[in-house]
Amino acid sequence: MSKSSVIDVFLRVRPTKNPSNLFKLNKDEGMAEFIIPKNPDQGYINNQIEKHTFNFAGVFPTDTTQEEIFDKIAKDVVDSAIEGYNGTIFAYGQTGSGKTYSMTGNPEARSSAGIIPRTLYHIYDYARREQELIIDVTISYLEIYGGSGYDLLVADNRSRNLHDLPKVQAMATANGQTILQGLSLKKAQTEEDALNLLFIGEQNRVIAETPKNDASTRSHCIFIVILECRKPTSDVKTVSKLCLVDLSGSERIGKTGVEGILQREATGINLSLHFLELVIDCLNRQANGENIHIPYRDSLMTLVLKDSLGGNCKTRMIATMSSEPDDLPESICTCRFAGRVANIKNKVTRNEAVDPFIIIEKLKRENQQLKAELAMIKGQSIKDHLESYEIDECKKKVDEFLNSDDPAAILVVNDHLKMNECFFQLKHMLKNLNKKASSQPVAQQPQAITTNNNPVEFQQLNDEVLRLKQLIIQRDNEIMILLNLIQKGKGSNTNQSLVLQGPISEQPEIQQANTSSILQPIEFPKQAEIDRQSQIFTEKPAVKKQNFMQGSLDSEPTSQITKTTTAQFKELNGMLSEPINISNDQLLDRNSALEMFRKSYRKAQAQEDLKQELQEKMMTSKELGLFINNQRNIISQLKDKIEQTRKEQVLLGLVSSDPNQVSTEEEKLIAEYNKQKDIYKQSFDKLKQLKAEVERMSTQLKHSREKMQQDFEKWIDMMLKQRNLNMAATSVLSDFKNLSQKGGEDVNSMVQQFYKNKEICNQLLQK
Ligand SMILES: Nc1ncnc2c1ncn2[C@@H]1O[C@H](COP(=O)(O)OP(=O)(O)OP(=O)(O)O)[C@@H](O)[C@H]1O
Repeated sequence: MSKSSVIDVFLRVRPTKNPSNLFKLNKDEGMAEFIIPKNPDQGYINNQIEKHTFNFAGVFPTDTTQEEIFDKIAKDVVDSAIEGYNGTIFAYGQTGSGKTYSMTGNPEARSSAGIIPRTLYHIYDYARREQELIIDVTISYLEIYGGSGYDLLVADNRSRNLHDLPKVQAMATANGQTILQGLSLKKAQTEEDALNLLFIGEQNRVIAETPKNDASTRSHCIFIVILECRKPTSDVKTVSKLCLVDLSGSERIGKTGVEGILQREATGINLSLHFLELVIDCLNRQANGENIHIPYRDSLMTLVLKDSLGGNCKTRMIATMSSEPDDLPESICTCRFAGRVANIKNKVTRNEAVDPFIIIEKLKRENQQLKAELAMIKGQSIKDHLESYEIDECKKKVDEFLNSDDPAAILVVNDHLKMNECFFQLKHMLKNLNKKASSQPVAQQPQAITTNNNPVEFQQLNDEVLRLKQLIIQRDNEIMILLNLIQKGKGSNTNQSLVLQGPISEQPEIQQANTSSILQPIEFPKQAEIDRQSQIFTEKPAVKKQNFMQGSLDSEPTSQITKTTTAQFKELNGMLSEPINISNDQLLDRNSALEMFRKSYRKAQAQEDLKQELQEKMMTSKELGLFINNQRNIISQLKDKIEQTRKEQVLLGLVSSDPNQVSTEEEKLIAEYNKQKDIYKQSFDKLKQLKAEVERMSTQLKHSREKMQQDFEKWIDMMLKQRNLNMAATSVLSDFKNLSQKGGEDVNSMVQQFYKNKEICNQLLQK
């Protein structure tokens, strides 16, 4: 049965050095309040204030622990997933507001582990506690960047670029489902396996660079856990999907419309987030009664989250924000978006299915049992001899039977070999008795039951044989039908694909904005020329007196402004090992500009070295992981062998069943077992240490990339200003030239033009 559910939205505020007093959180009422002066020039104490209030399912102040976040937001979604309901938790907020911290945190340190690792601990804890439930866990990890999907669970982490990772594509199946082709599905039998997969994915996220070196900010990551749960005796299993989503930074989307977004592809604007906003807006309008198409197919991101938004899924959103004064406008946008998400309604249904594999197994077992019964009735046997302990059992049964005082006592055995053995024992006893009595004829060994001379009983047995034969044929047919069904299922799904619900068409193509340049190669301002010309101009009082335009050349001489920018330019150039010779076209293509900047960036080599070292450490940890797995197998084999040896030796009477008495052979095995266990423990500790190191280096690499990105932003901003200044200055110079050539003619209009250009220069430089 399905039930309707809204998306619960929570707000988490990250700690900051300088929290604004214009923002308040009311934890008891789940409310966030922003008090923003309409006109800050009039001071904060005036009537011109705007109050923005937002309500949430829960708000979490800066001191909230990761444990509390999991308990209040995620735990019941995970519990529902174990019961068979789909679940999604996604984090949304501006860059640096704590999305990744909330979703992933630091999985190596339990206290700062985020929702994803805690989800894994919780699932395996549950499985350990509830022995009556079999839980199969399968994991996928998808990264979406620039509208394309990439598989993060590739074990070979030598991938240097994001594009080296296997691509994931959404495909429609004949029955209208969506499959994510190329996304690996990895079984995780233990908590350690699952955490290791998270680790591999995280490292691929860090190592594989995006073209603009800004993956953490502009890519979306979806950690998918598929749970198949069933009771050991049941044919029915539940299959649910948990999507744990770390969205890209939201800030740019709030500031631009679609047009702006398409135009600013060069600035790396994230269209997927825009399409997500669009889907949410449409769902809102639908919730208000509008009959509207929901554009899920416009992006891979919305396709993957189709079930989570307006579909069959229990969904939670964590809006993350910072209360730094500069971040408040973005934080308000985040809260507004959260409000729109909270209106969306989902329909949640338990995903139950009959598992054909379980039925086949059950039928096979039943069939075997029937065959055994049939064989017994026919006097045949699958086995041709009894084990010695079975003969002993028969002897014991015959003794019990003969010695029983109960006249209704019967001799019960479950196959004809044992029955024969019992008869044989009886015959043997009888012979002995006869020998003792030395007179009685020897009794015939009883015949197999099929030679019974009673015609009624014989007929009954024949009927039973026929019935069982028919039952076997029927079971065989059922098995064939189910096998065919499975084969068909396999044909429409590749093994390596994740099946989503709902129909789709093809993989959407995201429109790329045209970034070709119409500008000429850049020339830096001819400073001396401008100074000289402006001097000539100010020496002409007659013209100056006319005062055609506002703004004064004397109060803010162009030369001074240009000097300031040149000084900043020099400072930025200090970051570079050599000057960058860049054309206008290259400057306007951010990818090429970043590539050139990276080549000359002083710290790039250190970053490269760090990455190299990180990759090596990761390879070592991968090898160590394989070694540890192997070690685990060796230990478990040794354990089995010790148990087996013990059993054999007790049976052979070489040792007593007293566990304190150990044979030399056992002693050797135990010593080997302890040795292998020590090696395992040492390797495990080493791997833990290595993982912590990898974690630390990853963070360092992430920070150094962020720093490079910031330096690049400053540098390109300065270069673009220089370019614009140069264009404006060139125009001023040509006006001066015209002015001096034409003398008195059209002087007024020329001066007007000059002031106009000068104004543009000032505006540009003040930005
Ligand atoms: N609640 C918090 N408590 C402590 N530290 C936090 C918290 N939230 C964020 N941080 C820290 O702030 C920094 C930025 O956080 P994080 O990387 O999670 O931001 P983000 O929103 O994921 O940014 P991006 O969009 O760039 O990926 C990190 O160093 C993180 O450890």
